[in-house]
Amino acid sequence: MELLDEIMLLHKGGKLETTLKNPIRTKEDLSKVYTPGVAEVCQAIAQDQAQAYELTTKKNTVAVVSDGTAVLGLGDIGPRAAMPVMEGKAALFKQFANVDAVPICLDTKGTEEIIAIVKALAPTFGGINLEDISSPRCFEIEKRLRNELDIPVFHDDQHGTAIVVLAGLLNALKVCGKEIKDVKIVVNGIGAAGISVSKMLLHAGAVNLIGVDREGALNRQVPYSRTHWSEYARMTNPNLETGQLSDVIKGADVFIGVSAPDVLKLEDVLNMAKDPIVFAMANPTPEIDPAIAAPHVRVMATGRSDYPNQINNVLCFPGIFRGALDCEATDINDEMKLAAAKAISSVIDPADLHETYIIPDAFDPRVVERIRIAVAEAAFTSGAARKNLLIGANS
Ligand SMILES: NC(=O)c1ccc[n+]([C@@H]2O[C@H](COP(=O)([O-])OP(=O)(O)OC[C@H]3O[C@@H](n4cnc5c(N)ncnc54)[C@H](O)[C@@H]3O)[C@@H](O)[C@H]2O)c1
Ligand SMILES: O=C(O)C[C@H](O)C(=O)O
Ligand SMILES: [Mg+2]
Repeated sequence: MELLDEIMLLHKGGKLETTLKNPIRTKEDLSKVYTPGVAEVCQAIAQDQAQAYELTTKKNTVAVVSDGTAVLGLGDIGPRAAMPVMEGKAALFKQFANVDAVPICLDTKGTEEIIAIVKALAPTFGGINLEDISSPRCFEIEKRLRNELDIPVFHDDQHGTAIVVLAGLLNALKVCGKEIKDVKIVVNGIGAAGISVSKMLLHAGAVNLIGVDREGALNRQVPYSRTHWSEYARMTNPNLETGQLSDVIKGADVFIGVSAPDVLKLEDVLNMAKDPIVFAMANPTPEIDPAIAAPHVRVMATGRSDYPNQINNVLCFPGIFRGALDCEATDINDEMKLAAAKAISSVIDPADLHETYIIPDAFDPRVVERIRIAVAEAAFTSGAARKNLLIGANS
């Protein structure tokens, strides 16, 4: 009860406010930061649009945009109720990477309307972080915005999650002495996070990966009305396994949950291969209580900060946008995402790797800096950077 009161108190009036870089104390100050002085600045930008990066907050500001339809694992709770999470994301952007972020919750679920609104907002921002927008609409929204805007658009629940999962899994496999190409991986919850996580793991060399949603294992022999599931089934489940989670989990080396609370049973864990790895990442309540699973697995991770091994996209989004903003990137592409994953896993010295230390702490200052450098470098070599961060020259 006391903790709940404390949490509510921390949210009174919201978690953010605007502060000024320069005080406005006199009429002279006023004439410089506002009219008439500001008009010169506006005209400089009107003549050269690139000056917006130098003379406005665009350079360091990201929009955190949600429609409130897949908020954590709470589901479609609407734009007002989504706001504390979006404010929280903005707070984390500032705390960890000194990125200024504006939470924006939209009162529409229309794909076209969301695309149009974000496009219209884009001139203000150096990047767009889409958050907690449910699948499948999130795929079309992100794809169209990436194509149609000249600033990075990144759906955090898809790619931030995938990047952190890959980073954690590479290290967890090292702890267990297993290789990604040999292991059986079950991904539960084939929504925004599940699809992106699966694609990233396949890209990193996974072969035997099976996706499970409410109706059971996805299998290419079944026709799905959701086209993204048909596409997913074609890429996965090479042995055409069928049945529910409790069937396909048998013999699995890795369980990755991005679905709903308490869907993985202790019996399922006991049926996994030797030295199992369980990433139960549904928020705020994981797929299995870590207190129940941990004694029976080799590596246990959740999305929460109150257990060891927090596999949460907070390890990625601040650093990836820091890198993208610093090189004035036009996109966050696959090369940048892979670079971010490797940067996160590299923070842990192989000698320090341990069952309860497969992923760095969000507070480890090396995380953002390593991601920033790796991402800016990958942006430059892949042609997505307007500026070469490393030598400060224009590309
Ligand atoms: N730890 C992290 O960093 C992180 C990041 C992203 C998402 N998540 C969590 O993952 C979950 C999904 O998020 P999302 O953005 O992909 O949402 P989403 O709505 O796009 O997808 C959720 C999917 O899970 C499926 N699902 C629901 N209940 C299920 C069940 N009992 N068994 C199997 N599948 C089930 C749904 O049908 C849907 O396909 C949420 O709990 C979210 O908090 C965690
Ligand atoms: O918000 C988080 O803690 C992670 C993730 O973005 C989620 O939706 O659960
Ligand atoms: Mg989210």
